[in-house]
Amino acid sequence: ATDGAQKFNYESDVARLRKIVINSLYSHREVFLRELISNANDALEKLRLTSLTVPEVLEGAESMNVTIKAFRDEDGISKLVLRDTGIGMTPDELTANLGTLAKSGTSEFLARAESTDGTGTGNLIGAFGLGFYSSFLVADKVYVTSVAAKSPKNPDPQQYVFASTADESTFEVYPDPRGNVLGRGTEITLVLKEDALDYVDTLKIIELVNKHSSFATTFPIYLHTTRTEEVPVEDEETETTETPKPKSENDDDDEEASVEDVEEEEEKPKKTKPVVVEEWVHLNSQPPIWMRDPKTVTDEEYEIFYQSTFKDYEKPLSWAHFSGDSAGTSFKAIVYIPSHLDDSFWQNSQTPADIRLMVKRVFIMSDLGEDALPKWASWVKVVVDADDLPLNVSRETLQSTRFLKQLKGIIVKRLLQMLAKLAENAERKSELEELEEDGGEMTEGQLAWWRMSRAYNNVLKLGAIEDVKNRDKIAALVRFATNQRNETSLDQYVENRKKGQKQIFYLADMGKSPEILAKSVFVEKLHARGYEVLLLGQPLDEILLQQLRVWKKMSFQDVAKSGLKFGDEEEDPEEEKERQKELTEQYKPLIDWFKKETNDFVRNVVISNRLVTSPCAIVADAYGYTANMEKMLSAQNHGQDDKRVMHDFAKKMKTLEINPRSPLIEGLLKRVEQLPTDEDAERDLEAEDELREVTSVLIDGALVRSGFEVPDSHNFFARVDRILRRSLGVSEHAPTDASVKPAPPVDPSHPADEEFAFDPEMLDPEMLGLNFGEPVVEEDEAQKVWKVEGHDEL
Ligand SMILES: Nc1ncnc2c1ncn2[C@@H]1O[C@H](COP(=O)(O)OP(=O)(O)OP(=O)(O)O)[C@@H](O)[C@H]1O
Repeated sequence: ATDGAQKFNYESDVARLRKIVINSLYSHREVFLRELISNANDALEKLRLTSLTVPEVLEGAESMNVTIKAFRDEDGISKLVLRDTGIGMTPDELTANLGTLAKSGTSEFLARAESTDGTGTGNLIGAFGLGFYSSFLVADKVYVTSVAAKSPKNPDPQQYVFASTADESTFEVYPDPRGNVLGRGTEITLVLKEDALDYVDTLKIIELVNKHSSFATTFPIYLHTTRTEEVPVEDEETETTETPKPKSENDDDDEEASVEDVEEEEEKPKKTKPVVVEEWVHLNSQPPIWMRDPKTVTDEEYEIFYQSTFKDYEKPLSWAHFSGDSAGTSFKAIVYIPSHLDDSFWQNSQTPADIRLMVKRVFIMSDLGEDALPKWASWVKVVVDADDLPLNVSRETLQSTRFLKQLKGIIVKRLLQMLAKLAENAERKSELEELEEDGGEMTEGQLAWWRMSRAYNNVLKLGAIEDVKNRDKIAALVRFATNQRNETSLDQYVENRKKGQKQIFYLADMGKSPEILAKSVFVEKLHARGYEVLLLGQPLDEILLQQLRVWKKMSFQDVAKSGLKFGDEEEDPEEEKERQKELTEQYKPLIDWFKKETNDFVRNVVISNRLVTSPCAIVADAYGYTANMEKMLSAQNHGQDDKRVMHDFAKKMKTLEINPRSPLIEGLLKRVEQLPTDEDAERDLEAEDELREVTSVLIDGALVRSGFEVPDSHNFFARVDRILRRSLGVSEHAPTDASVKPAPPVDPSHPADEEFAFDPEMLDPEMLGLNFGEPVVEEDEAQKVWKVEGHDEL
């Protein structure tokens, strides 16, 4: 053991996390380098930022850079050493940062990642800071040597080592016996695994850095290289033993200019001998991607930059790279649309947007406060680099600067432009695609739009409701299913309207699929006549339409409400109108009968103009509640009596519509007409009861068909039961044999006494806040669920 070493257990969540990383990211193992470089870059950014207020932190080391060295040591062991001159860590920080997980919600997240066999690992890296643990993908043993930056609180920082192996649940922290050799910063030494030896190859490292990190980091990255050169023999001392230090970041790169005038001297053959020349090569000499001219950046570079900066395994859907001016400060920015929305989006009322703010390439902050962007747009990922901002002011002051206020507006505007462009591309076809048409395949533009719409359609509805200023622009991007097509925009709907049509028809019923909605009684006639109806099954749909009120001068008409106009009624021949009048006359007895039977919950009974095959339906008045609204309201204010009265009143604002063409209705009319009208005439009470029963089943059926709830479903089924018996010729009153086997007597013994099939998967004691002590199950089974402090089952 090392002198003064302290042994620690990894926090159990860290142990779990390391296990998930090692098991599920094996095929992505090369990410370890990107993660370590990104941590080094973060540490340097922290140092630079701190130095604005605490200049002492810069003492200790001159340069601000990252160096990488790969080699085989004297014992033939392959090592990779990554060093940064960033903020460094105190021994306590080494323990806390690398031995515990500070982020909330981790347990829950881990449980999910474990249960999905790693299918949920897409966002693992980043989301829960397992960046550092990815080193165990390639290393058996890891040493982190660190010296914190000097500060008034810590005037004499000491160098400490954190050491851990991949397969133990403990780590050690001890003072470095070499003393403070780093000056400042952190050095990570990876002892590479047998099957990871390709990472000592400098070409491999160059490839990885170029691919993942070179254009994303702001500080220079140097790689230690060696090559063999033939040098004249007189130069006995040339063998280089000491590696020159990498240059500080301000030095110019002039390594290329070293080979000159070789030919002239080649007169007499000179004796030479091979000498190993060591050199630090600057890997990221290009400026970071956002500072470059967009024309010189490839799509792949934009994608990799996005993925590594925002820790997303999926490529972005789209991006915009531009320069602009906000409150007099010019800036450069890249705005990205991720390909998916985070699960947590709808759970949190506010999500701080991920906007990485830099000033002249110096990272300042990524959390611009809760209201940095409106909720609906808070999922965009942005990097912004401003030319000038006061850096030494507090975060709060910075958050309220005019620069940031205007920037928000600019980002939202860009986002809307990108979305509009995606929509436009989906409609436009390239010549080639034109030629290849009828293949039935989506064009590239359509595919991109489809993916965007799948991820963000509901978010856009929220946007149109929330963002009054941009309402029309956002609403134009929302897509709805209809009885005629899978999706349409409001503009496309308007283009498809029929002559005379002044209303946009819609049917809303929360939670129902478009396929089910398309079969609704309210849609049947419109569909048969060739009118398009928006089918709305999402919670925000109806709210959005109510906010919009009109679209291109057309009003929205709920087809489950009165007031529906096709717009061609004027053209109806006189006979048609005459016929309607006649029907009302002819059906008067039935209408009156229905009115009597429905007195307590509908306001009126009329001959329907909207039904085709269904016998009847319940239609809400213009100011009454539709079934959908009733559902939403009862979910919202159950038990609130003051709203009751209003509620009952609005609930009654309904009309029963009957379809004279339905044989059922015709038959019912005949039976009603047979009832004696004369007060004194003898009445057949039994026949009347039967008729009343059929009527009530019809009415309840109409309620269900129209999406409402039947007030007393037990009664409803009892009546259906009686009608069925009648039609089968079974006695209406014959009792059902209702005898059942009673349960055995009370059992005094305890369930645990018997063989009790305990399934640990069913219970998570951690979740229940319980402690069962030793579980009665096999050890390894139990560990799946029990939180075993400091125990790593690796
Ligand atoms: N090179 C370093 N210099 C200073 N601190 C470091 C360094 N590497 C890691 N750390 C500290 O250790 C913490 C944990 O690192 P880790 O990579 O596990 O997670 P993270 O950096 O917070 O998240 P992620 O890398 O996934 O974004 C960091 O937050 C940082 O405080």
